[in-house]
Amino acid sequence: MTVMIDGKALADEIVQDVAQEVSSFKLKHKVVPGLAVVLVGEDPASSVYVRNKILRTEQAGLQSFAHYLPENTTQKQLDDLIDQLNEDDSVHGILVQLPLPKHLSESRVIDAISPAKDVDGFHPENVGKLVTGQQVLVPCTPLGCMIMLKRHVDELSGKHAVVIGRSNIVGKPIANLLLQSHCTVTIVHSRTHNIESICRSADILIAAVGQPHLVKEDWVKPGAVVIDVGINQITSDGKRKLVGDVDYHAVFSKVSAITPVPGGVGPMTIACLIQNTLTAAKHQFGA
Ligand SMILES: Nc1nc(=O)c2c([nH]1)NC[C@@H]1CN(c3ccc(C(=O)N[C@@H](CCC(=O)O)C(=O)O)cc3)C=[N+]21
Repeated sequence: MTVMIDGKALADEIVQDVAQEVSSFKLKHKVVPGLAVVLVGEDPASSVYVRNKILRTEQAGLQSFAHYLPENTTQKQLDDLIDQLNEDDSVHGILVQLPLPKHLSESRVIDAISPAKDVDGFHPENVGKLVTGQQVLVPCTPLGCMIMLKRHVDELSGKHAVVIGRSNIVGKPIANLLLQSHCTVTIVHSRTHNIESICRSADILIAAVGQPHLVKEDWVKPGAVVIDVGINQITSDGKRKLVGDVDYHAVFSKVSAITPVPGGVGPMTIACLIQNTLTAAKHQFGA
């Protein structure tokens, strides 16, 4: 029987656990851990994400600071806000929603965030720590994927994990985390030859490319565990809906476990952001 990996339920558990820890953190330090989220412009997909995030922040008992900036914000204004948040003792985590409008530099913003407050784990210092196995703040989506995998795979060691996609925010960090868990890791991407047959050899398949239903039934090995990171808006029968990078229904009966979209990686990403905010706050208090 195939297991549907319920990211929503697992995210609920994580947020509850964080909420308990936040209560004791407050008693111990007389401080509420705070998360600042910066949104530039009005991307409709981002607003859904931010709405979910604020709900979860409240559930966990964290303080939330939302900064909504107009599309025409200048680099200088954004830099100044980051400086201010870096200095602010009530802010323990900073997340700048990506992608930014084209006239703003993402790398400059990522570099400007204090590594100690970088709850996305995107700062080069944190990336370096991740690669060398000294990580504290791990990118949220990869962290969520690993938590789900560890629940559903008895022994990661020695398994062949194939990651489809090589982005800095998902593909590369997941590959590093899988390697730390002693998987044999292959990253495939748009220039890869024989992508299907490589995917077919995967015990663990992670799809993170943003192409609706790219992964078909004949791309997966029977009994594989599939993690679908894709969140793609499509129109089907005149209705807008969210689908993953995996053709869920075609693949379902062939695999041993699979994450749905929605309700899989998405909610776990937010739960991990909440967890990272607590982790960042603890570290700032020397724990
Ligand atoms: N600095 C930064 N960090 C991020 O982590 C980041 C970002 N920028 N930019 C955008 C992406 C995307 N992302 C999502 C998180 C949760 C859902 C989520 O909760 N999805 C629900 C569905 C929500 C719906 O109904 O549309 C689900 O999959 O069940 C979606 C997308 C975080 N991102």
